[in-house]
Amino acid sequence: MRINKLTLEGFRNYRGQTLEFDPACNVIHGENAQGKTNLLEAMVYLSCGKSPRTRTERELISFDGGEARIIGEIYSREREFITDITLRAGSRRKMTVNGVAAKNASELSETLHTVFFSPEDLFLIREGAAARRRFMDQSLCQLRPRYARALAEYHRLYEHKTRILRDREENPGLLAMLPDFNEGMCRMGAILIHYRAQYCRALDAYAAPAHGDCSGGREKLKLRYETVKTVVDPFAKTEDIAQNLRDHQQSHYHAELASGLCLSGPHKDDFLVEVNGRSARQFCSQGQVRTAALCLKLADREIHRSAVGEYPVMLLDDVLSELDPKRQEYVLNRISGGQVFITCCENDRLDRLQAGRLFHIRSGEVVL
Ligand SMILES: Nc1ncnc2c1ncn2[C@@H]1O[C@H](COP(=O)(O)OP(=O)(O)OP(=O)(O)O)[C@@H](O)[C@H]1O
Repeated sequence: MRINKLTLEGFRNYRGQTLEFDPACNVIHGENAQGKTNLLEAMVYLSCGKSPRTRTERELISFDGGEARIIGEIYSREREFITDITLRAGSRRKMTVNGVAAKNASELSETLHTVFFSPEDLFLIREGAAARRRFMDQSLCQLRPRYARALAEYHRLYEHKTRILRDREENPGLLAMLPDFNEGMCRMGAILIHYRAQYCRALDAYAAPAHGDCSGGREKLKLRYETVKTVVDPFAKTEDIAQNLRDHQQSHYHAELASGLCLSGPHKDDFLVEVNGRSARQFCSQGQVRTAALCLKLADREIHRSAVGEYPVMLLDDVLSELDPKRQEYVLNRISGGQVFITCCENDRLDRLQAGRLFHIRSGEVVL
C-alpha cells in the first residue's frame, strides 16, 4: 500500500498544501519546527483516526482556523481510495472513504496501515516493560481481533480484581467473587500469552537480520519473550497455559491479599532486548538504542506484511540523527519493498540518497 497524494488544509501549520509522493522512498527535510513531524502525523491520522502525539483534536486544527482537512489518495488492495477527513472545532469530525461515510476509525485501517517510528520510541529499549507491552498490544490488536477482544476483557477483569483486593477489608463479602475473576484472568491471559509468544518469535526473526545489516554485521540483536514463571511453554495449547496460570495464581494468593495488588498474570509480561549478548537497556549506546528500536519497527512492518499481504507505509521521524554514515545509508537506501517516509533536519546527509523524492519543508510549505 502507498499514499500517492496528500492534501492538508488548516492542519497544524499547513494552510493549504498538496504533495505527490514517490512509491518507494520520500525524504522530508527542513529546519526545526517547520512541519516535518506534522506531515507524518497527518498520515498516521489517515490510517487510524488518531494522532500519535495528542488526544485533543483541537490541537490538530490550525491556531487561526476552525477547520482542518486531510485528504489522502491511497493505493491498497490493488485499488485506489480517497480518504477525506474534516476536523471542526467544537463539532464531530467527518470521515469518508471513496465518498462513503466511515462509521469509525477502524474503517480507515482497512484502507491504510502505517508503522510510525518517532524519537519517543527509544523508550522501547530504554524504559521499563510497559512500553514494550504497549508495542506488542498495539500491533497485535490491529492484526488479531481475537487478541483485541481478549485484551479488553483481561483489562476489565484486572480492574475489578484490583478493586476487590483494595476494598476487601471494608467489604469482606467481595472476596467471594475473587475466584471467578481469577479464573477469567487465567483464561484470557492464556490467549494473550499464546499470541504474544508467536509475535515475539516473529519479531526476533525479522529484527535480528535487519539489525545485523544496519550495523554492518557487527552487532547481533536477540529478543526474548518473558512471561509468568510457571508457563513452561508459551507455545503450548491455551488450556495448558491457563493451567500454568492457575498454579501461579494459587501460589500468590496470600501475597496478593497481603499487598492488595494483582501480582500474578501476563499484565507484567515483557520482552528482553539484547545486543551482542548484553541487555540493550543497560549497555547500549545512543546509536545502538536507535538502531535496535528502528529494527523492532522494521520487524513489525514485516509482520504486518505477512499478515495483510502488503507492506504498511513506514514513517520514520528523525531517525538519522545519532547514526553513523553506514547506518544512515541503510535507512535511506536499503529499507526495501514498501513506501517509506523519512524526516531529517540536516540536508548534508542526503547525498547518500540513491533514489526517491526529496521535499524541503519551510513553515508548512514545500519549497523548491
Ligand atoms: N495547531 C497548530 N496550528 C499552527 N501551527 C502549529 C499547530 N500545532 C503545531 N504548530 C507548529 O508546528 C511547528 C512544529 O512542527 P513539527 O513538529 O512538524 O516540526 P518539525 O519540522 O518536525 O521540527 P523538529 O525538526 O524540531 O522535530 C511548530 O512551529 C508549532 O508551533
